[in-house]
Amino acid sequence: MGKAVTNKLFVITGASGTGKTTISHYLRDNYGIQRVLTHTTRPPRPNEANERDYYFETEDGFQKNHYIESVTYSGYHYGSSREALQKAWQQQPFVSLVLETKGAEAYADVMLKQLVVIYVTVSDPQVLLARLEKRGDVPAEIEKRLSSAEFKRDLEVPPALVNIAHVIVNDTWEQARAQVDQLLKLAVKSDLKLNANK
Ligand SMILES: Nc1nc2c(ncn2[C@@H]2O[C@H](COP(=O)(O)OP(=O)(O)O)[C@@H](O)[C@H]2O)c(=O)[nH]1
Ligand SMILES: Nc1ncnc2c1ncn2[C@@H]1O[C@H](COP(=O)(O)OP(=O)(O)O)[C@@H](O)[C@H]1O
Repeated sequence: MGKAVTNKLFVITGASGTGKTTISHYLRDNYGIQRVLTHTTRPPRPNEANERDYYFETEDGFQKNHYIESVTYSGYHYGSSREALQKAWQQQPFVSLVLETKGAEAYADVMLKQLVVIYVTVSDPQVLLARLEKRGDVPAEIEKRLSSAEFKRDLEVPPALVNIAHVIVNDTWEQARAQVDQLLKLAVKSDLKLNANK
């Protein structure tokens, strides 16, 4: 007899404003899948709180943690720690992590079997500006973000994830939610299968 359920990590990736955080909230509220918090040196947005949305760090504080992977995105550092993931898995078997695409690739390298990778996109990237404005991001930060090389790169599924990622098109929330529900049905089914012989 093994554990009742295999630990799974839902990695949600894609460009800024496509709806990664919205999907992570949906997984939390409808499936009880909590998001593993990551660390960043980016200043909090008006509606964000420390230890709820991120661990907001100074440059020095950021360097003190131990990361599975860390990146620079639009001028700020971001990193996800092994401790946070292990702690989350101790509390529940299914957890999520919101990452830019380099981070998602790094996780695919080290724990592919435990991953469900969700790549979020929109048919027309022009809508992202309005979404970031509506979210309340500071205009100068939006400008910096949309012109960053990382943002442009993340508008396409990275080649390394093409055969791994489940693509969710979030043109409307209704459409995105239906795709997420379908994916969750499959993930739970395959998990039951994985555990059938334990
Ligand atoms: N690789 C990696 N990416 C992260 C981490 N934490 C957040 N990110 C990603 O960094 C990017 C910038 O995040 P953020 O400033 O919150 O902007 P957002 O994309 O507009 O929500 C997003 O793609 C996040 O998913 C992390 O620990 N590692
Ligand atoms: N289908 C949608 N239609 C309109 N606005 C959306 C949709 N999905 C998400 N949003 C909004 O767009 C903004 C960016 O979404 P968010 O989940 O924060 O993106 P990300 O985490 O990928 O940067 C938020 O204000 C969110 O409420």
